[in-house]
Amino acid sequence: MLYFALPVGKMRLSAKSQSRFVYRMPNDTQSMAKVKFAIPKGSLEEATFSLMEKSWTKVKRKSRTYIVTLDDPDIAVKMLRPQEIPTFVSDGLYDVGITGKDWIGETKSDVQPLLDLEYGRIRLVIAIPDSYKFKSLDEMIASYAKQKKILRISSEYLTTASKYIKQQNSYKKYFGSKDPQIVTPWLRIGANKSVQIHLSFGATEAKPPDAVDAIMDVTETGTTLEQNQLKIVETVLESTAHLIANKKALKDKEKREKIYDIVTVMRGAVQGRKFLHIYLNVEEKNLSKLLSSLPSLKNPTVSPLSAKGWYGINTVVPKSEFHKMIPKLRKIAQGLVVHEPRQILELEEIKRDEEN
Ligand SMILES: Nc1ncnc2c1ncn2[C@@H]1O[C@H](COP(=O)(O)OP(=O)(O)OP(=O)(O)O)[C@@H](O)[C@H]1O
Ligand SMILES: O=P(O)(O)OC[C@H]1O[C@H](OP(=O)(O)OP(=O)(O)O)[C@H](O)[C@@H]1O
Repeated sequence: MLYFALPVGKMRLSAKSQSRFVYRMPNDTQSMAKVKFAIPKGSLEEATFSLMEKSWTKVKRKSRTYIVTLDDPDIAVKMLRPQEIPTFVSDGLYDVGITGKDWIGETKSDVQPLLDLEYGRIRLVIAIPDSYKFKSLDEMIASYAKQKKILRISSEYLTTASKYIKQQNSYKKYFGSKDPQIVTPWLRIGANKSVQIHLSFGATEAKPPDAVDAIMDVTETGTTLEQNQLKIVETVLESTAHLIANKKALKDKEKREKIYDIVTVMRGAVQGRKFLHIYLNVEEKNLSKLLSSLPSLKNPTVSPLSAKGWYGINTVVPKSEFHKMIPKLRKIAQGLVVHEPRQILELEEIKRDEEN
């Protein structure tokens, strides 16, 4: 059989979403800003813009650049690759950033995580060809070691892969504390040539079984693995997008203030997605029955209406509970109005975090 390798890649943004960002900025406000904010380009890009559009009233990408402007001139935003953002933030080149939790760990960056943004939810897994009988990576390492065969694993996550492999009992048994060899186009490091981690530049699922024996890769829906006849043998970690900050910047009074402005609006937007704001009218005789059935965030506001014996209820309920409330509300309430809140700001909790 002759194998022929073709380059792969895909456009992430639709033409519609790209045109939404096109904007000509009148002058350079970036250098005057109080904080520098790095946001991810790539897989996390659309979800990041969508959350930012709920957090600020103006979010525009400057035409043909990676500069983004907000309606707050004190925040200079730049789009960068998520793999580089943790290091840029820990080095103080950016004060605050958004990246996947997986890359904070992979780069071992000393940054302060401020907020789980709850999108970009993935699992980093070990996967092998469907036809292989191994039930775990540990079993696979033992089998290859016994047969004196080189075990090749492809991954973009070199540090995470190396640490994870070294934790396996069979690895310790056969190779002790030797580091698995890391193979890149530029250099090979690590003493143990029998277990190799090959740096992947993407299309990782294409590589087994001919180029590598296993992969450590990101999965979201599982479709790519399935379509490439691969099965998951274990989950290494789970990750979502996080807001992170430089630790020194958090000690600077002016920057800290601005960083907590960012935390406040973004946290409000994350919370806002989980709730519905409802307004409804109820007759006095049904009031207590209704109040006892409302899964409110706080106590609902109850106001008397101009029609005697009627009340207006104003409250916020978890989105996930809303459909369960419909049968009851339908019977005892009138005039239900439902809004999706842009932000829900738990100001007292944010203040507590800021003071700590
Ligand atoms: N479906 C996904 N695939 C890959 N990474 C994802 C996905 N969803 C969220 N992420 C997160 O995005 C970050 C990696 O972003 P990146 O844009 O480089 O992904 P990628 O798919 O490898 O990119 P590209 O194909 O553009 O090289 C990681 O923090 C990862 O956890
Ligand atoms: O579980 P799924 O929903 O199928 O998604 C996971 C796939 O998506 C990403 O790949 P991408 O398409 O970005 O290509 P890449 O491998 O070149 O990064 C990721 O690296 C996985 O391959």
